[in-house]
Amino acid sequence: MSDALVELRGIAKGFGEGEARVQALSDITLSVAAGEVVGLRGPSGSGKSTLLNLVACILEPDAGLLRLAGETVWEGRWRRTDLRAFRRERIGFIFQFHNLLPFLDATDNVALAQTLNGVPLKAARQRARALLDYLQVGKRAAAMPAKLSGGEAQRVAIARALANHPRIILADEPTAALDSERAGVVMDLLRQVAREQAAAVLVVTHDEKIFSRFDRLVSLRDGRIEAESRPEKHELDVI
Ligand SMILES: Nc1ncnc2c1ncn2[C@@H]1O[C@H](COP(=O)(O)OP(=O)(O)OP(=O)(O)O)[C@@H](O)[C@H]1O
Repeated sequence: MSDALVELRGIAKGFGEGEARVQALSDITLSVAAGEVVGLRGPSGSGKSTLLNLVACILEPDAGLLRLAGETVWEGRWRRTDLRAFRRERIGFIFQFHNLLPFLDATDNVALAQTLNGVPLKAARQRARALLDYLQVGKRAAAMPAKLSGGEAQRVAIARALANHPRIILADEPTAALDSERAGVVMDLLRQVAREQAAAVLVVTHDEKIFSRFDRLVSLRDGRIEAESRPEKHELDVI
């Protein structure tokens, strides 16, 4: 038995028909284990977002096998019918720009993710505050998104992604809008989350200044995995 939380075997995905057809991904085999933080890099158009959206069950593969948290989710067809609930319970998503709702404070942005999942508001707010503390942004619990700095907002967005205890965390360019120091803090928090929550974290990034923070870096080119590397770890990595 593999301990992979994310497992893709021979995954392919194309868009369009006939001459307009684009083969976005071909024969992708990749796994991410509990506790692991994997970076996905590659030139524009190499298939990074498509891959992330397949793992998020937002796009449907054309071929291959997709297993998430030990369950076969797609093989020839969707094996789960309740994809929206599955996504809400198992997957946390972090975007390039925090995408917080502007009319809710930090606490309620994190609480809302839980109330949508059936958690009563009081308990949801309690967990939201604990998560904001955990992400070192507890002091800003009552702040509206417009009053948060970029780094603070991204930490609130991570808290929101963790709200429903997902084992799989997907992030699309989470540090692109941050300076080096804040990007380092966000990456260290993602690593902490991976270790402490035994989560699999998959991050799409162009951001060379954070490459050394990954356990593994997977390079895509023209929809295929071109290379995989293990960046050297620097205990006192100052970026
Ligand atoms: N919905 C779609 N319809 C048609 N073609 C698409 C669609 N989504 C992606 N593609 C194509 O699939 C290929 C891979 O795109 P994708 O967005 O996954 O690349 P990417 O590596 O994430 O690029 P970027 O770094 O610019 O975000 C590209 O050729 C793109 O034009």
